Amino acid sequence: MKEYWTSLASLLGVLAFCQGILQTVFPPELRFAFLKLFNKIFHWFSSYYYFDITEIDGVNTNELYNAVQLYLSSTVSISGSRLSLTRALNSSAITFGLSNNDCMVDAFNGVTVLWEHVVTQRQSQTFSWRPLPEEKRGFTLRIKKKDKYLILNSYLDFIMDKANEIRRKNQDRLLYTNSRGGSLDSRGHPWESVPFKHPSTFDTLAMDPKVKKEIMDDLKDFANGQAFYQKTGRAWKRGYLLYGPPGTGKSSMIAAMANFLGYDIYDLELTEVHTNSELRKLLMKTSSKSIIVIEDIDCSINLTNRKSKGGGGGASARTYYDSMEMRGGGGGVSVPGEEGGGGNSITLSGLLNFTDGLWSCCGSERIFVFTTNHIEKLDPALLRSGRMDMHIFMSHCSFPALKILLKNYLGYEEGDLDEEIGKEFEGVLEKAGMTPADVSEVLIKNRRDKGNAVRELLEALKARAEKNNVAGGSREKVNGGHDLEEEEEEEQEKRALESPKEEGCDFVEDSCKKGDEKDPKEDNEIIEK
Ligand SMILES: Nc1ncnc2c1ncn2[C@@H]1O[C@H](COP(=O)(O)OP(=O)(O)OP(=O)(O)O)[C@@H](O)[C@H]1O
Ligand SMILES: [Mg+2]
Repeated sequence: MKEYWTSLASLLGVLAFCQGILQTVFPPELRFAFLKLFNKIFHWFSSYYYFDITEIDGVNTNELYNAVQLYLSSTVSISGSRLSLTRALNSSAITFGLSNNDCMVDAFNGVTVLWEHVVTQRQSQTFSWRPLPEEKRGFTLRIKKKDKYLILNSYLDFIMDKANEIRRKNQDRLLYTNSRGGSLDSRGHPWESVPFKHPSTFDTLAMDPKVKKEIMDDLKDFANGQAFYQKTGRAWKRGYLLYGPPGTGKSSMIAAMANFLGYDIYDLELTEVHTNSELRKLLMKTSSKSIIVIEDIDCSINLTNRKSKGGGGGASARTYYDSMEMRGGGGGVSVPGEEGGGGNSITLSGLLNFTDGLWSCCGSERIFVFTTNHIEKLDPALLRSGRMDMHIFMSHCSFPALKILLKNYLGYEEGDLDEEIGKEFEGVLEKAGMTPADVSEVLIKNRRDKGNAVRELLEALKARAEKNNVAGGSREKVNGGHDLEEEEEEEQEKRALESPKEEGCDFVEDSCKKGDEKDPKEDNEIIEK
């Protein structure tokens, strides 16, 4: 042991001596060239390649460094000896990663690589427009020379993808709104955002399980469908139209979709948008992996103002749509004297371009969701194939949906419900036409006493069915005997709350009484376009 230390000391002495000679005898340029040569010789004989990924590349933050850090945080096990913990802004998760100057081994496609996190003190503050951190950080990747061409590019791509995925999972999703009208914030953004914390999931959503599964599969296919959309030359986007009476879970479904895919939501308030170009700008400022929502679309399109621009019956399709002014509260700003709205207001054409036109594909992986209480009021142009890919009917509470609510609110498992009571529920649910929102109200109120909750609900359903039955003879009914008047009242209340000065909705009521309604189906249903 003693000999080992003596030989090490003498080796260091020789090296220091050589360095001293180098420093005194040779000028700096020559010394630099010598070191470069030494490095080259060393690498010539080494069987590894080394790649440095520094935190700051010149003055810009190196995206790859952040990605590697995140990626390694997902592969490092908590049992490691020393780990660094971080919690990013707007994140609810803590990530852990390699501590300073620690190493770890990773494997990709059967190839083993070594990562080292190198942290050194920055010598002196070099001139920079922005202050640089005191420490120089970077990762060094060591790959066997023979493996470099085998994996390097695909490995780095894999790391970038993985990091994006982790970032999305860790980060709280955001709910954006354009309530500021057309004005921009200090960073030139038209959207305002808040953390999105809606607890609705597909598990909590009460609807026909078969339809639910179909929707979930469709969403999964969409999210994993980059190659498919590329191959078929389609823009990577999908449209869903959710329709049905108030309180059947349309908004809850949107939240469940966002939670399922981990997407942000852009809640587009059409009444705050004044022109088509403003609409386009809003679209351009949305990010990919997002759901763009227009709620109550029937309330934003004024069908009563529908006229063919230019008077001639032969107006082009575009001009025809352009003449359909979109409005609501303080909605479309019409050019004086130009009835029907000219280029100074939002048109149906503008909306169709928003979802369907060339602009709709700036960015990718986006879902459009429109909701309405009255599908029959929507312009057929909006319903045509390719616009809204799936039409999903959100129905009154059916028996399968009730079982989900009983499970979620009272903890009833399959088979817990008495068979007789089950049959009674089945018999009365359709006639009662209560929404999941109504049913959950009764369950919440009585949730401390399961038995009582079920009894109360049954009574409420029977009373509602009876009421519908009595009213059935004297009043026009649609929706298979459901209390239309109550639904309309509910809708009007909603609209009054949403926009007290809104006049654009009058037509809904009018046309609702026209009697052109079709009989909506009882259960949830999907129509794929
Ligand atoms: N299908 C459902 N599954 C679970 N809960 C539901 C469902 N439908 C409604 N609810 C409950 O009722 C409340 C209102 O539902 P939601 O806002 O999703 O209805 P909506 O269809 O969007 O109504 P509106 O047409 O008035 O916008 C929700 O908070 C939710 O708790
Ligand atoms: Mg809603």
